[in-house]
Amino acid sequence: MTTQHLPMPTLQRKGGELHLEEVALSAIAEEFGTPTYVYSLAALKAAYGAYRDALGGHRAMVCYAVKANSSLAILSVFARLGAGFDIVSGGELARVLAAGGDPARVVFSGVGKSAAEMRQALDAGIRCFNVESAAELERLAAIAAAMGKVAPIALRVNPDVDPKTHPYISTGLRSNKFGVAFDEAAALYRRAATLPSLRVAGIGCHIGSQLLDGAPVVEAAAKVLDLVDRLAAEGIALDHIDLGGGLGIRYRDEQPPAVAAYLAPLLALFAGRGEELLLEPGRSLVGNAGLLLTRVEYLKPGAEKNFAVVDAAMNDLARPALYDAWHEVVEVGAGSGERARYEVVGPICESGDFLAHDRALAVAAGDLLAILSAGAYGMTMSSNYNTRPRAAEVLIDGARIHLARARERVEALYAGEAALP
Ligand SMILES: Cc1ncc(COP(=O)(O)O)c(C=O)c1O
Ligand SMILES: N[C@@H](CCCC[NH3+])C(=O)O
Repeated sequence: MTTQHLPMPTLQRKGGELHLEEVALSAIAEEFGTPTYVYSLAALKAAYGAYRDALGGHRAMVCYAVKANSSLAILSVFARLGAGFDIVSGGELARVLAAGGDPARVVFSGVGKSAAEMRQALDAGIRCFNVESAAELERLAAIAAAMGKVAPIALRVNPDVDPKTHPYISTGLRSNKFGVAFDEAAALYRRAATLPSLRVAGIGCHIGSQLLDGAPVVEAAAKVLDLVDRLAAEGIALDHIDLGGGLGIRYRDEQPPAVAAYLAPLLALFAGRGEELLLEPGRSLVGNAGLLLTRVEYLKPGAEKNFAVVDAAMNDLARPALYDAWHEVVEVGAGSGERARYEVVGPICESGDFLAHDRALAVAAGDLLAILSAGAYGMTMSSNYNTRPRAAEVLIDGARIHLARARERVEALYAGEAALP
């Protein structure tokens, strides 16, 4: 049996078999096949509860970052818990609404909002547009004016602090494409305040993802609060301050701060202030609530490396190929065969198609493996590469299994397309 750590709070081994909450993962594979994403309702609730508890009586809203996982089942869980949502596209807005989310609790981030997306969001009546450039501000003002509406806005400022994370997921440096340059924000607020189709509502920042140290966020928040005070002195009063998402999770041996410890210095900065605090966590709400269940198709011993070829691939979980990210891989059963070191790879025709390198596993063909901590940026970054159907998704609630998304049918892979007549 494996001795690996299980970073997921509701995953446990019972009688040699891996269970998420009360459900044996083998039963899920039996019923729904593999590869399948499996999520735990209890873990989702606990992660959201940690934010709510830490925020206590503060005037605050947790806007779940939909990009981390946009499964309707998960969105509906957060909607029922009273969460807001941070979206980055019209597609995400449509999914939030389809899941019963409240548009008045939606903030819209992103550097490239299209005119159509702005109209869609204005029609829905979202809480705020997080505007990322002067050009976007002008476009939004013109569209809102043409629709006879007033668009609530926050400027997403770029505080130029180093979040000390993977360069692909760092967003708050001057060299990144995100946000309005800090020095230009005040002038842009002045401009926004003159436009009758805009209502200046707040300010936002988001410095990066998988942050394991809260200090850069505190540094960014202090800069933002200073700007807020300078704007107030000019008569531009803001009602909310959005500090984005970014809190990291444990994949392997990382030690991210607990939510309460991460938020404590931020809440201290807010002491005695009236603005509402908005947060946009993604990964820390869903990452360790989900795993990817896969089956070993073949073992392929080699001269230099042994390969375990599984039925999940980089199209299902891109993070290892894209960021060289580590996800724990564990046997679902008690383990069979000789323990050996394996490259865990998928069927895709690319050498970059790996899920894990050099892992000690006791497996035989036909065995199930669980790729852990895959609830965030797993399914949402999946693709149909190699014309592979997308994985199924199930949500576990105690002993109950809810099919959140059926495995994509092969016919869906060409529906809506036309060959030449
Ligand atoms: C604007 C914005 N908000 C929130 C998030 C969510 O980040 P995380 O999943 O790291 O909490 C992101 C992604 O990093 C983002 O770009
Ligand atoms: N996709 C990244 C996170 C990106 C955060 C988006 N702002 C990951 O899987 O770690």
